[in-house]
Amino acid sequence: MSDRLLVLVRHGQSEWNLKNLFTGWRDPDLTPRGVDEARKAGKRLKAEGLSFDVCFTSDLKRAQDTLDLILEEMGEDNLPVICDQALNERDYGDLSGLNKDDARAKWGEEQVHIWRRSYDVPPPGGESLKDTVARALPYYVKEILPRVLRGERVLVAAHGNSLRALIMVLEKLTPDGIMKRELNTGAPVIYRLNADSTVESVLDLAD
Ligand SMILES: O=C(O)[C@@H](CO)OP(=O)(O)O
Repeated sequence: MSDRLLVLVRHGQSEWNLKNLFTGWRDPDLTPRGVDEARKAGKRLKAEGLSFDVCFTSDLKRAQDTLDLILEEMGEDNLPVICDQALNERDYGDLSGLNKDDARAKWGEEQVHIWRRSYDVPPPGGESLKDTVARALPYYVKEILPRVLRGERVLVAAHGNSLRALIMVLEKLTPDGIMKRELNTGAPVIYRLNADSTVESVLDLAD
């Protein structure tokens, strides 16, 4: 197995996940369940025998707090942590703060699914997944990947759609393939990369 370790983890449940609201760049806290999910992720990573050299997260509290809780659980709370907006959730634009069921009642199930999961249709005033790839991927290539290739063990705590953007590229998924790829809150995905930056193995710790 290669030493080129990259672990991606979506934040634990947030207050707005619980309330079923479009969140995007808004900044709600974790719920008590979200805190438990983050701690559980830390325990699972430790049980896998993993440890890290450097961590990346977004500008948003739910991801940063998830990372802190994971590191605390692993006894690794002194690691360098790099926060960057490039890893923020996809911007939901005018949908931010709206209830997802209310949106389905107003615009229809199919339209809301297209906004939530299509590759290149942005929600009104927001980012498509393609737009999210366009800002998250250059950051990954410039800041994260070189460290993984140098043998630094990297943990990234971010968001459903900013991580789906990276996973689409890592797993070479088509626009159709990425529509079906969901990430559970607090569930780590463990990648080992080849020297040419392709994926050697993937282990999804989703329940
Ligand atoms: O609201 C959001 O920002 C995201 C993640 O919770 O939702 P969705 O699953 O609709 O992409």
